[in-house]
Amino acid sequence: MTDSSDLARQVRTVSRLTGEFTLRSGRIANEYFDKYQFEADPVLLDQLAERLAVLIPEGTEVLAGLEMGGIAVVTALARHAGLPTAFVRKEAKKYGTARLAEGAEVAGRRVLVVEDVVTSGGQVVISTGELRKLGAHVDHALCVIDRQEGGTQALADAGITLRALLTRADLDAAAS
Ligand SMILES: O=P(O)(O)OC[C@H]1O[C@H](OP(=O)(O)OP(=O)(O)O)[C@H](O)[C@@H]1O
Ligand SMILES: O=C(O)c1cc(=O)[nH]c(=O)[nH]1
Repeated sequence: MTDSSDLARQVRTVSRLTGEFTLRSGRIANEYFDKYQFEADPVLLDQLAERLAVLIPEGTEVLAGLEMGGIAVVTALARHAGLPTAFVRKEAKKYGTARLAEGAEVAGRRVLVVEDVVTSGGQVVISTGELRKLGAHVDHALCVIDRQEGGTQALADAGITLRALLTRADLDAAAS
């Protein structure tokens, strides 16, 4: 299994951008991790998935990846975990099956929310609320990068424990 400091270095190298970025939360940041760069590299994505699989809480029945960046992560992760997968839209489709959560059934099951990057935690909290309305039992979320900007606390306030493969501190340390 790839060493975690080596993974942090690779993720930082391929995905870290500097400049001025508006984040999903509306915050302005001068550093951005373009998750699509580590998701577009199949070898790196598989190495990340292998390490994420170790962090899956016991008793998890379904992995639920969040649109859009969380979909590639959850698909790679499911190959290591051997668990069914749901693909969670930001909005339910207005036609066809009109589902918000595609794929595996979430109602009545212990669902782990899978995300690429957590900043404020807002998207995970919103999607968890929607999954719970569908009958899912959600008490954990798993992400590749926790930017350590309040996400853990926001999730805790919503009854979700966040597990992160890499923190902002890990990525900063990988620079030296
Ligand atoms: O913790 P938060 O403050 O909510 O921010 C993190 C969210 O923002 C990004 O999504 P984005 O809206 O860029 O969506 P995408 O995955 O569809 O590209 C990221 O993938 C998380 O979903
Ligand atoms: O908060 C965000 O929107 C965000 C931050 C980041 O570093 N990367 C990303 O894809 N989204």
